Amino acid sequence: MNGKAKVVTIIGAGAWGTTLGNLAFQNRSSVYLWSRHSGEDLRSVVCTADVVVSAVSIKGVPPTIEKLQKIGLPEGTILLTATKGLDPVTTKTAFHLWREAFPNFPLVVLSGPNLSKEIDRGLPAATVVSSYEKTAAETVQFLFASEKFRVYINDDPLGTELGGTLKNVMAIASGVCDGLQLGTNAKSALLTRALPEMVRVGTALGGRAETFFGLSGLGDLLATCNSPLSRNYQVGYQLSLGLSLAEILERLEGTAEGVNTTEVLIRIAGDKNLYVPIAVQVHRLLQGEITPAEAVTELMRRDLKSEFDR
Ligand SMILES: NC(=O)C1=CN([C@@H]2O[C@H](COP(=O)(O)OP(=O)(O)OC[C@H]3O[C@@H](n4cnc5c(N)ncnc54)[C@H](OP(=O)(O)O)[C@@H]3O)[C@@H](O)[C@H]2O)C=CC1
Ligand SMILES: O=C(CO)COP(=O)(O)O
Repeated sequence: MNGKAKVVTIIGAGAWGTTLGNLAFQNRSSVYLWSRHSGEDLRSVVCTADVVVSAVSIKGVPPTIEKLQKIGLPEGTILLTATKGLDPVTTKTAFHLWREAFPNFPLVVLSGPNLSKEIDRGLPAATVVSSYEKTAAETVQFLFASEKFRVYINDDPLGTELGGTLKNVMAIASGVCDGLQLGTNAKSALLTRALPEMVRVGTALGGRAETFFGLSGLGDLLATCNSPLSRNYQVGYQLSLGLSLAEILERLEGTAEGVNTTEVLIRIAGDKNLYVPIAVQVHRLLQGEITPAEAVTELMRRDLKSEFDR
């Protein structure tokens, strides 16, 4: 299948699924946006699709996979995952879960600095689609690309996905930094140190270092850590104002994947002996073990070291 795909089924009618559906629709694809609450038969909308997009949050990925395995997809259906999270049971990314479940299907990851509300307003943005199957990546590239949405491809799906996943932890830290009004120097230091922390974890999990310096790594880090539109940033910001995590999540519009990702990341870092000082403080903060101000102090009083160690 070359050029623009004709039939796209999006699973998950949350903020991101809806935005992706609009982008494909504007490119003249037939789009079915499926939600658990729609009452529509999933089989009927996936079996006719050229591309099936999973835009559910990470907790929705295992049940979605299970449903599709029971249905059985037509051979050659392209699977696209747009989730940015880590499975709390297996610690795996969505790409891993989809790959294991559908080893013979072309699988593509979409990830980048993509705050859905900005894209909905027609503001320009860029993203990355990544796959080991180049033709599938190109199909998805043409499916979503427009004058308003520039789509790059690469062949490091894990690195691409992990950039978008790990930056959510940093976005919580960044919200704290801004909420406490720590200033531009502190913010710059935080983001600059966040990137090697992401690279350390991302490469240990199979991503390529260079990918983290692209749109899906540094690009998404900058977008999410600087925007009040980011739900993860909002979590950090509101923690710094003294609200409890429970209060924040109750009022939050949509999913902040970084809360779960932090917890899973701390487990992975423990197992693999990875140095993740920012994530450790975000974790302690989310657990209610320390205050935002104490988290900053803990980061600042660590042993002095060489800039490019570990
Ligand atoms: N919003 C954004 O700007 C961006 C979000 N993302 C990522 O996309 C993913 C979805 O985010 P977003 O749409 O914003 O989140 P929302 O909170 O707006 O929506 C949650 C989505 O997850 C699905 N979901 C939740 N729990 C389950 C479950 N148990 N079983 C099946 N489906 C479930 C919902 O499905 P249903 O519709 O059936 O209720 C819905 O589509 C996240 O991983 C996020 O990090 C990536 C880039 C940008
Ligand atoms: O991933 C995103 C932007 O690229 C969306 O960020 P939030 O999930 O923090 O809103």
